Amino acid sequence: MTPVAIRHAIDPATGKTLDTQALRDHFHVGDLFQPGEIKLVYSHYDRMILGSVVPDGAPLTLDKVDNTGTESLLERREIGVLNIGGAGTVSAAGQSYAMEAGDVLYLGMGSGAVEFAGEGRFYLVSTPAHRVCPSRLIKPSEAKRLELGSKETANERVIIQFLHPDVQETCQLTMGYTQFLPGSVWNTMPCHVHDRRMEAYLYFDLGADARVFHFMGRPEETRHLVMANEEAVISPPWSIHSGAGTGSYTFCWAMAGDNADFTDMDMVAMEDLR
Ligand SMILES: O=C[C@H](O)[C@@H](O)CC(=O)C(=O)O
Ligand SMILES: [Zn+2]
Repeated sequence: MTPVAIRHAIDPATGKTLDTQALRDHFHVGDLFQPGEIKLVYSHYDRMILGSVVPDGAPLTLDKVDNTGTESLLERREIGVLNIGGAGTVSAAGQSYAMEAGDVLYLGMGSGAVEFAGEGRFYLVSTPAHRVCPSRLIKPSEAKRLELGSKETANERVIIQFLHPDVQETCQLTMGYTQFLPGSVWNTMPCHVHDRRMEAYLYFDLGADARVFHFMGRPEETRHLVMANEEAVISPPWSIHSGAGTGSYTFCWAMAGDNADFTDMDMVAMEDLR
């Protein structure tokens, strides 16, 4: 049985009282991508589980976990898997999927045990599901691309949508990643909130000495978390989620909640940010 670290849901009034360490304890997820280990974190925001699997020479199997009270993690859940490492294989329900870096795999409810093998570094996001949607390996060329920002505002980027209603049907999970054009370092600015959905970000492809200053909090009460490579952050539904890197990076976003409408965002006016 794979252990899962719990993160409770924090309300905005409590959120603004937290100091740096307490903010990190609640929202920052470090220590992922340990060789030979499955690492999982269970957030009580929409019961999203996120984590990593790094097979490192021997296959690793994700099946029964603490905290879900089911025989298998995917008994009443769906999962998205992003490979940020070398070539690897993910197998479930009698199917084997060869995953290269940048590929996203969707496994529907009831997929059973999932085996991870090869040189992959796998990032996982799982949310409760209520029906079976077909499992599918999605290549970047099959994903939907949304170009945003400009060079002048240092936020020129491509949002690559994999688990999105136009690409792959899911129960509630949406997932993809955002890549930058050279010189652009700002993600999700101008920023937004969406009380209907929580979100998690995984920052990756950062240099060892590079950091992303990730901004969170109510728009009128912002805080920041300093993120290193391959660290994740849980974004409450009431929080902005935006970041600026000291160097280049990519980040994976995933959401769960009342709808899967990517455009359902409440944009925050610059003059309202504090
Ligand atoms: O609700 C959508 C999410 O916050 C992200 O997809 C935003 C993002 O990737 C970006 O603007 O760079
Ligand atoms: Zn968002």
